[in-house]
Amino acid sequence: METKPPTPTAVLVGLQMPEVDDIAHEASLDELERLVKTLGYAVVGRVSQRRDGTGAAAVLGSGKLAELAALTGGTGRVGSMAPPPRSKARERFGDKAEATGPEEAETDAAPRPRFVIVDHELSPSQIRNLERATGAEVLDRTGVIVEIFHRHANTREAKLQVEMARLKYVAPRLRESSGGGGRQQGPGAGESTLDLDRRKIRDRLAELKEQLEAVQRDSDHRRSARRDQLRVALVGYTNAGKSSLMRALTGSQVLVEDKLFATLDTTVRILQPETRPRVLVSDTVGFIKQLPHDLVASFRSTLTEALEASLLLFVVDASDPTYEAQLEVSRSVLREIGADAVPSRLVLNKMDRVDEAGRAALLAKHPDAILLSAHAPGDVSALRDTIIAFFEAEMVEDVLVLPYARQGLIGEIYESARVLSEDYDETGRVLKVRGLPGAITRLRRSLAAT
Ligand SMILES: Nc1nc2c(ncn2[C@@H]2O[C@H](COP(=O)(O)OP(=O)(O)OP(=O)(O)O)[C@@H](O)[C@H]2O)c(=O)[nH]1
Ligand SMILES: [Mg+2]
Repeated sequence: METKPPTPTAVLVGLQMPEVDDIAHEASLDELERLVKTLGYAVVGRVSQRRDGTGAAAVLGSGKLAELAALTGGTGRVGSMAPPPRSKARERFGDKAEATGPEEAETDAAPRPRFVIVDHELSPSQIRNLERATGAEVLDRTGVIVEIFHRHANTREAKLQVEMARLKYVAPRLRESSGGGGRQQGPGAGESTLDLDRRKIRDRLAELKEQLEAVQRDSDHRRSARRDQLRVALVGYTNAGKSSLMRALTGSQVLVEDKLFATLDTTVRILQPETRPRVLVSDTVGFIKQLPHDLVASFRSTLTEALEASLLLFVVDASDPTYEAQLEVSRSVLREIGADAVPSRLVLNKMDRVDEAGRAALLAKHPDAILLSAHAPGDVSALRDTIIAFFEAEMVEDVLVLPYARQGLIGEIYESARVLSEDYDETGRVLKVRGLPGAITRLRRSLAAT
């Protein structure tokens, strides 16, 4: 008979810096808890401490460290050189009354939390110290995010990008594997397993970089074919409702989930009902605070989609009390990739969860924002009108003459512009068109080419 493996459990650790208020601190731990749940772990406790910085050797002060170790069954001391302990004897360490869940204190078999997850980026030595003191496996926020991206990546490009980010995260955190004596026999003797592992990682990174460049040349090609088209990109914090809006606007079946980082790949679909010229809508990867730098870099190409859009819709979960901080995170990531020059509109989503007073406050603060719910068809259709109006304002009118010998281009003209009228004279078809200036320039170029 098959039994399901027990859900791994984790304790969260948060450091509250002087400039962070209680609400923001709790919200950050709530978010970490959602991230950890996305990984499939159950959170059984939280340990928080006010600190002036994140640099302490074992992250927490000695009292708090003992409190944490009592939960996880560690010694609470960093000093021991022993590998992270996981023995039954250690698991009995500490006062049972302090155990997190009541069920833990009751049965002997109840496992101690296997993971300690810290809401900050830690140095490799901090991770090591904390593992020694707690006897648990230690992950930091970055490690959790990298792992989620790793599990959710679907397309070849996303997989390559995530593997690169993951190796870059893992490499400095490698330590001598225990039991092997740290020395490699045979070829490469004299090189420690650690050096060997690091060399392997470097080689693999070089290989990945090459593969990624090939894939990206391909997608650059596809993207340039979409140049001068009417493109709008949905960007914003994870779980804000980008994919829900994408579905509603384009009738497509993109994944919508109440999970952080449900979407890792950019998808492009046509705005429905279709317009002339048609509008392309892109759904993109969500942002999160402290998005690991390597992941930002590796998603640059995915986000190029956003960079090349004519309009960015900044989607925000307006029902989230920390929505402003989330908006700021999204803005700063987009600044980092150079997308802050693209015209944008603020879309305050999930208004169905906001009461009248909240609505008035939001409007007072963001008078230009579009307030809506992705679940309300009327709201979505109004958003569609706003998108169309934006492009209308950008479009210009012009007259193109299509010589009789070049009739093959008619399809391209209809695709990239709206044909207002058609006449015939001795030179050819005379078309009055309306489209984006870039598209009309490109059409003129095609017509001029022989
Ligand atoms: N109440 C309410 N829930 C919404 C609304 N829009 C989206 N949601 C819910 O919010 C959750 C996240 O929605 P998604 O569309 O997957 O969010 P996303 O921005 O694509 O998230 P990532 O892909 O993880 O970055 C889902 O459970 C949606 O059903 C809304 O207007 N109102
Ligand atoms: Mg999504």
